[in-house]
Amino acid sequence: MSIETTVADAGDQITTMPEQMPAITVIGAGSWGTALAIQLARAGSVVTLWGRDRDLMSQMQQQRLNERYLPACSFPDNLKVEADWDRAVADAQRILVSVPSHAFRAVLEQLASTLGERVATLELAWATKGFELSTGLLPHQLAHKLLPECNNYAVVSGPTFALEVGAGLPTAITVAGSNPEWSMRMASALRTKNFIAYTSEDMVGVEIGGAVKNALAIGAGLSDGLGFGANARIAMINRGLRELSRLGLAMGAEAETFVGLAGMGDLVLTCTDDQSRNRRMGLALASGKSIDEAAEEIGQVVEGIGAARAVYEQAKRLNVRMPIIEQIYRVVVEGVAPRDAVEALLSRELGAGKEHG
Ligand SMILES: NC(=O)C1=CN([C@@H]2O[C@H](COP(=O)(O)OP(=O)(O)OC[C@H]3O[C@@H](n4cnc5c(N)ncnc54)[C@H](OP(=O)(O)O)[C@@H]3O)[C@@H](O)[C@H]2O)C=CC1
Ligand SMILES: O=C(CO)COP(=O)(O)O
Repeated sequence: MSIETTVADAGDQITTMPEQMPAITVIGAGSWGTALAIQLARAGSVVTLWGRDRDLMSQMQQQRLNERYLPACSFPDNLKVEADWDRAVADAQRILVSVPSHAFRAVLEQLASTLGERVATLELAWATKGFELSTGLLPHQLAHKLLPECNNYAVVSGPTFALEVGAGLPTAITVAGSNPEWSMRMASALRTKNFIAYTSEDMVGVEIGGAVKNALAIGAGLSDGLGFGANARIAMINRGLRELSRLGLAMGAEAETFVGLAGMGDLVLTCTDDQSRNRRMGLALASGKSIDEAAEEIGQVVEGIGAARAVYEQAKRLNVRMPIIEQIYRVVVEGVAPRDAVEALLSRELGAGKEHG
């Protein structure tokens, strides 16, 4: 049974200043790592934001904002910018990793090598959404494999666009972990008047929600880009949720997670708003652009391309029926024309059978 305990009942009612939180290092200075670092600093932590691009980090330090990834959001004074890995990590007790899924393994390996025995007491969280392509592992499975001595893992996920979090707009998020105390501490570290953090113990469900919705958002972009309309979009979202839940249940997730923030919440957000890079990838493909052209135009990570392949392969391995994912896979991996794939999906694949089968 997962606990989705509210840490802040109603963000708007919290009026006291947050108490000083322990220091935390955020690894990955893209749009989401930067927004999370700003949010943690706002909530009272002393934050070190590490990024691998020394020039960008030095520019960030001078300007006190991330012009490349999140230009509209300035840094609170208690957010420190750091380009030196050892200085950022060597003494850190709490680390939040926010790099794309293709970089997650490398970062964990580097952490293991830098921290050595200190891994046992590390409090580790991540905000990465996606499967590792080569192995099909979810982030928490990789963490268990690469940092087995660490007892404090948590994934931070949910419907959260970086730009809105950076701007301080109201947001709700889920922190899922196998150690409820660490999840609660991580949730508290994020909490402010406008930022609600819930906890859950269902890491599998929360991570599957975050990974699969990225691929489905490409599908929603394809359908909208081809002009199929609002009815088709919601059919895709609703049946997509069914597919996501089927895969999740087959992998041991809890059903209720899929109607929560990291399930339906993130899926609807990403499929319906053009802030989503995955949705924009679908729109661009529908307009005739190639994946490379669209990726260059978007200029940030589009996790759904890899996720379409990883989810398709995982579904095959587990014998889970995922017709929407299959058509998205056909477009982004096999190069099938978007119109052929979406028409096949809407007329044939989703065209018959029991709704709740
Ligand atoms: N943006 C959002 O609104 C949200 C994103 N997420 C998830 O957060 C994760 C990160 O995405 P996001 O920040 O948006 O992506 P961006 O494309 O905005 O930034 C990616 C960042 O990761 C860095 N990076 C890439 N490879 C490595 C590596 N090997 N080692 C260290 N740093 C690396 C990039 O550095 P460089 O600039 O040098 O390439 C860049 O700073 C993704 O899994 C995404 O799905 C989750 C919720 C919301
Ligand atoms: O994960 C996200 C929102 O929750 C960001 O979505 P995109 O990666 O599609 O921009």
